Amino acid sequence: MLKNPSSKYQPFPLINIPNRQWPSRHLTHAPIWCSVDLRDGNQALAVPMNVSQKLDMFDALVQCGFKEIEVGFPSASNTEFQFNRRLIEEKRIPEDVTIQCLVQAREDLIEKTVESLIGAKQVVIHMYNSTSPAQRKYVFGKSKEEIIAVAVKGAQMIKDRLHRLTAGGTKVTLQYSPESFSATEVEFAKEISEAVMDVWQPTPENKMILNLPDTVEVAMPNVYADQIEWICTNIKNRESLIISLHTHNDRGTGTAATELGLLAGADRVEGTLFGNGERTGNLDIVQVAMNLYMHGIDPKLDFSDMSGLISMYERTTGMTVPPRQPYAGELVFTAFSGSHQDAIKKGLAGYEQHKSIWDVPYLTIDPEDIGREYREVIRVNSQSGKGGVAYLLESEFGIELPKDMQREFGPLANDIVDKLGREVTAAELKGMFWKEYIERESPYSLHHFHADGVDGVFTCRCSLVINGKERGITGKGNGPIAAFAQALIQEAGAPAFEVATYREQSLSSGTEASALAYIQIKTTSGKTIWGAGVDTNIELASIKAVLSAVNRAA
Ligand SMILES: CC(=O)SCCNC(=O)CCNC(=O)[C@H](O)C(C)(C)COP(=O)(O)OP(=O)(O)OC[C@H]1O[C@@H](n2cnc3c(N)ncnc32)[C@H](O)[C@@H]1OP(=O)(O)O
Ligand SMILES: CC(C)C(=O)C(=O)O
Ligand SMILES: [Mg+2]
Repeated sequence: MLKNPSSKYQPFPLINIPNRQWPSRHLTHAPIWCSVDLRDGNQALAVPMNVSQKLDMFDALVQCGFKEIEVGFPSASNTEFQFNRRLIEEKRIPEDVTIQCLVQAREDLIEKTVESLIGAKQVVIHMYNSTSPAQRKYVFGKSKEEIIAVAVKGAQMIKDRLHRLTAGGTKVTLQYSPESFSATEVEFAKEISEAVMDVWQPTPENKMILNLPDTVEVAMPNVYADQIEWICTNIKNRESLIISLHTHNDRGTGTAATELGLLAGADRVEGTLFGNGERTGNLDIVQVAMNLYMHGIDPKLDFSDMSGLISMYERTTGMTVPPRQPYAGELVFTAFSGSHQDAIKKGLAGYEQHKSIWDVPYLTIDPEDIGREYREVIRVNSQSGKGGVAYLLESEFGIELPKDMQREFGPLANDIVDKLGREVTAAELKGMFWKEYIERESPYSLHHFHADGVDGVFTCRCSLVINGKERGITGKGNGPIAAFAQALIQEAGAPAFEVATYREQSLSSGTEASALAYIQIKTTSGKTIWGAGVDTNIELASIKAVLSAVNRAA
């Protein structure tokens, strides 16, 4: 049993904002995106990516439309340093893409970082130092003033080396992160950020990025939004800053914190594909971008080949995308349960007709938009209903069961699937349908059938095998089906029945076209039973359907 937590943990203090604005705003456009897959995502892997894996991912990120990519921590290792050199020397960075590198406020590391970036067209140098009370106390053993001094000294060390890059024509943007911002007193976060601004002297024409990380989620997302709004409102020279969000997911609310942070006034978002990153991960950028998309806002990122992106991600990171990951997971567009399948089937049919605003129940977006197929939407197990069964038979094999026949076959299929205790494929469902209707040959099976009509009166002659013995029978009626029904009842001993419903459809399989006929018969006791028959000849298909129903009734 969990112990009473009240003596060990405490709630996070609220931020005092008397007139907060973010709750009544809404999002209208995409933020500036920065992928940190190759740095924050990479540093969280048991086996960090090698250079060729990083190149593979870099190309994919560019393909998605990222214009800012944090490519690494070049002072951390030779691999990280060499990755920058390959990107730059092999001219792999598109003209409109800026690479970003992270560094601590330490001279040797800054030196190495600058060296790794020589020759690039445009870069962001991202310096951080941690500011929260716990970090100040345990990690650095420093007072607030001393922590500010670390940041200021680091900012100056970077400034002093800028000419090494700018002399070669590199455009440099500077970024500062008071790491652990969300656990830091807002007043102190403002003070240290302004101290860095004093060194870097940003202007509206030459802005710096102030990244405000939710390094470890410590509070609810509304608190993070308050922190962001507080900084946006109170920091000096706001117009010279690009306010950036960098959330993690420790409390499972990275996406919510980012969205509320954007409402609170931020301009930019850092995150990773599918949320790879330290501990529970970084913000999943796919989620925030697709959340904008589902509200009709162009996210300015292209996730139209989600499966391709997942393969790249799994290949380069060794991680997997969980099946219920929003938008990307294998099961997010899948319905097993009957009522959902029924609603989706009807919703898709309705959408096909109006083709305007997406309003299909249970599907947040059209799976086709991200390259997913409708065939994965409806899958059948014991929780499924007739709608799902009918959808699969129709979408995979073109078998359009009459609505009333769905009511009969649905429960029969459900019973078999329940006994199997697993999901079944469309082919298995077709097999069940064939066994139940098409392949019914007992007690009657048809050997030969012929019908002629004179003046609207049809005479049929056929041979049946009845309980193993061949027998010829004849009958008359106003059509071949009626004539056959009479022959069955009067000469073959079938119980009296009448044909209640008849439907036919063509069915193509491969090059061979055939007909599928559905017949519903009604017995004298009022019971209705369906039968189905397949043949290249439509008349024979309907005769077989009658026999299928009579056999099922027997
Ligand atoms: C929230 C984040 O994701 S921050 C990014 C974290 N990413 C990484 O750490 C991945 C790459 N890091 C590395 O490869 C290594 O840690 C290096 C190369 C940066 C540094 O390596 P080392 O100096 O050997 O070791 P280490 O990381 O333990 O250094 C800790 C020292 O740096 C200090 N330090 C930590 N962060 C900072 C900072 N941002 N600015 C200045 N000093 C810092 C610590 O106080 C500590 O000082 P101490 O030795 O006086 O106690
Ligand atoms: C270095 C910073 C931005 C970081 O990754 C974090 O605080 O989570
Ligand atoms: Mg981080």
